[in-house]
Amino acid sequence: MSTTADSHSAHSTHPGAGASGPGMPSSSTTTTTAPAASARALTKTYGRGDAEVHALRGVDVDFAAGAFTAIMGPSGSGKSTLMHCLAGLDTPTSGSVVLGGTEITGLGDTALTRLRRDRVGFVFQAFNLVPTLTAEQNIVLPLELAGRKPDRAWLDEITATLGLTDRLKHRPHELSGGQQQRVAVARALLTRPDVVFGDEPTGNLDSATSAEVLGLLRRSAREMGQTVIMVTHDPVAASAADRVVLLADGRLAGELLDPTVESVTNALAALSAPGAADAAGTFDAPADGGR
Ligand SMILES: Nc1ncnc2c1ncn2[C@@H]1O[C@H](COP(=O)(O)OP(=O)(O)OP(=O)(O)O)[C@@H](O)[C@H]1O
Repeated sequence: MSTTADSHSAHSTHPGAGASGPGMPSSSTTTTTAPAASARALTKTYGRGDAEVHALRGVDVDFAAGAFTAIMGPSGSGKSTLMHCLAGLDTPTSGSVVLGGTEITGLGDTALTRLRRDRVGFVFQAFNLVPTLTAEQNIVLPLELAGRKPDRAWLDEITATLGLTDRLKHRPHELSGGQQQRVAVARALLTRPDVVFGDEPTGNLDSATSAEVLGLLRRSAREMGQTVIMVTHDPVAASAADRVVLLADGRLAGELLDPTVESVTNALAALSAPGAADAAGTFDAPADGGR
């Protein structure tokens, strides 16, 4: 599939700068940094015999450092499975995943647990905050569990950027849904993870709050150089990303750079059409990691 290649674009805290447009040949991108995450020949098969489901059928994809990427595709196309394999939450059947320069396929449970704790941030649809802890205590919890002290300056910067400074002593039930999700984003950013994974992070939010949280994820990529990978069904959410990776029937089906609501909606409609998975690759598919 031509959406993937071994060339990666430059890491930049401003991935929009010099972004390759749709159809831009891969030779025009500069290779300076390894991707934050990549999958090679990734397969995942659930069940056996008649119950066998091929959730991933050989996915090759790179996620450039400092870029905000959305993973989209029809229901059952393998989005969550890909994200779970990339994040060390699920074990692929074959193929490899490299996260922040570490080959994670083959790591044992203990190493994977440590990797998820130290090198990955998660923002889920359900905010998953501990109700008895304050916002600040929730934000620092993963670091404290890891026996590490938070970097106070970084914590202050993140909470100021997310507009949480005057909410840090509040408990989750005293915060709005948007504020709770901002706490979850702050918690994910604090460890400076290789990748922040979002699983429908705006799924529980109204459209205004959703736009705010998406803006924050975008700024984390642009201003903090944070790599963000988000699974979503929502073309509006996906249009906040620098790049959309499209899956269909467990395979990569193309990608969109600088997506708009319209381009994402059109691409999804085309993928949902009968026989669309066989016509994969008909979308703009520059062969770089996106930025
Ligand atoms: N634990 C499991 N056991 C068996 N089959 C599974 C399991 N998890 C996922 N699948 C199957 O694998 C395929 C891909 O699932 P996955 O959840 O990755 O798709 P998705 O694109 O995220 O779907 P959705 O948009 O509906 O959330 C589906 O056919 C699904 O039913």
